[in-house]
Amino acid sequence: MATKESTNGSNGSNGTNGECKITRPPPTPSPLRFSKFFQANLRILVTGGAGFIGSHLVDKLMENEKNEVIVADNYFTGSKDNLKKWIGHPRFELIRHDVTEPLLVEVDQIYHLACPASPIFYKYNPVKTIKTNVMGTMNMLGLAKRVGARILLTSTSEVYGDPLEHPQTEEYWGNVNPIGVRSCYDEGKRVAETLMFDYHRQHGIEIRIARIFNTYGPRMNIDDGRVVSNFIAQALRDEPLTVQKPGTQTRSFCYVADMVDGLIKLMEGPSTGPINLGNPGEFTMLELAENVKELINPEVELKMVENTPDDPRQRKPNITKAKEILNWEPKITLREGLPLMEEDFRQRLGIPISAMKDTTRRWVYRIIIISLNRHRGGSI
Ligand SMILES: NC(=O)c1ccc[n+]([C@@H]2O[C@H](COP(=O)([O-])OP(=O)(O)OC[C@H]3O[C@@H](n4cnc5c(N)ncnc54)[C@H](O)[C@@H]3O)[C@@H](O)[C@H]2O)c1
Ligand SMILES: O=c1ccn([C@@H]2O[C@H](COP(=O)(O)OP(=O)(O)O[C@H]3OC[C@@H](O)[C@H](O)[C@H]3O)[C@@H](O)[C@H]2O)c(=O)[nH]1
Repeated sequence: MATKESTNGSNGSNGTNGECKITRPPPTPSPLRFSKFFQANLRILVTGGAGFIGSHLVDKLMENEKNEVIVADNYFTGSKDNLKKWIGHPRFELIRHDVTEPLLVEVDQIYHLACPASPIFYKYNPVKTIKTNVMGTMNMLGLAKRVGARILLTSTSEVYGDPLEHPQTEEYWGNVNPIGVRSCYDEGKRVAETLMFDYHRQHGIEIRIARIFNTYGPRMNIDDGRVVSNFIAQALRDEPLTVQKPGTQTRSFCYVADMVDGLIKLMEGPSTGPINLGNPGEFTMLELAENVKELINPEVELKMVENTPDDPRQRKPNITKAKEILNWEPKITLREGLPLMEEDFRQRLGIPISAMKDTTRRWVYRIIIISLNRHRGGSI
C-alpha cells in the first residue's frame, strides 16, 4: 500500500528520457487517503478493468483486504463475465462508464487501462480509439489532479513503432508512422504519455507509465484477433494456424500473472517510468505456431496469410530498468504459459481434453498446469 512517504516519492524523480522538474507542488491528496478512522482502505480505480489484463489486475488487488476496487469500463472489448466473482462484494464496485467522459470518484490510485488493445478492435473505430487515448487519459489525469490520486498508464511497446533499435530500451524514441492504420493506437498512446508527463511537470501529479509488451493468458477474448489467442483457438478447433507473412517477424510474450505483478510493483515503486514490462523471450511467429502445434495439437496445419500494413518486424524488451528499479522480472515461460491458456480456452469453447488426439505429452502438460496452479495459489 502507498504510504505518505512513497506517495510523495515521485516529487524529485527523473523521467527516463531526461530531467523532470515539477514546476508546482503536488495537489493535496484526498483526506480519505490517510484517514485512520472512517476510511482505512485504499480506494483504487481500474479503468478497463473488465478487460483481459484489467480483470487479472482486479483479482490481485482484491486479494488485499485493505483495498477497495472500483472498475470503470464501457464493455467495448471487456465483459462483466471477467469480474463475475467480485460482483456484489462489499469492497468492489463496477461502473459502466466511457473514459472519454469525465468521471468523479474519490480514489487514491488510478490504474488507467481503458483502451482496446487488439489491432482488429482498435482499428475498427480509429477515431474512437484516439479519443479514448487522448480524452480518456486527460479525463483520468483531471480526476487524479482533483483528488490527489497517483495514476498509472498502461502504455505499450507500440510506442516504439517498427523499431530500428533492438532490443528496445526506454530511451529509444521509436519509429512510428503518424498517419498509418495503427496510428490511432500508437500515436494515441504516445500522446497519452506526453499528457502524463505534462500533468506531472505542470501540476505535480504522481504518475507511473508502463510500456507493456505483448501479454497473453486466460480470459483473452477467444476471437480477439491477437496472435496467441488466434493460434490457440485455431489449434483447439482443428483449423489451420494463420501465420501472417513473412512469419519471421518477432514478438516477446509475457504471461498475464507476471504482468500484473509488474504493474503493481510499478504503482507502489518510486519511479515515474516509463518502464518496459514484458518477457524478453523472443519468438518468430513461425516459432510460436510450431510451439502451439507441438503443445496443443500436433496434427494442425500452418497456413501463410497476408499481413496488415505497418506490422512491426521485431520486438523485444530490454527490462534492465524493471529489474533494477522494481526488482521485477517475468517467471513464466511461453511453454509454461501456453497450456494455462489452453485450459481456459478449452473450457470456454467446450472442447474437453478427450476430444483431442490423446498422447502422453498431453498428460505431461496437465501436470504442468496443476503444479503451476498450486504454485500460484490456484489463480489463473
Ligand atoms: N495485452 C497486451 O498485449 C497489451 C500490450 C500493450 C499494452 N496493453 C495495454 O493494456 C491495456 C489493457 O489491454 P488488454 O489486453 O487487457 O485489452 P482489452 O481489450 O481486453 O481491455 C481493454 C478494456 O478497456 C475497455 N475500454 C475500451 N475503451 C474504453 C472506453 N472508451 N471507456 C471505458 N472502457 C474502455 C474495454 O471494454 C476493455 O474492458 C490497454 O490500455 C492496452 O493498450 C496491452
Ligand atoms: O492470426 C494471426 C494474428 C497475428 N499474427 C502476427 O502476430 C504478430 C503479433 O500480432 P498481434 O495482433 O498479436 O499483436 P501486435 O504485436 O501487432 O500488437 C500488440 O502489441 C502491443 C499491444 O499494445 C497491443 O495490445 C497488441 O495488439 C504480428 O506480426 C502479426 O502479423 C499472425 O501471424 N497471425
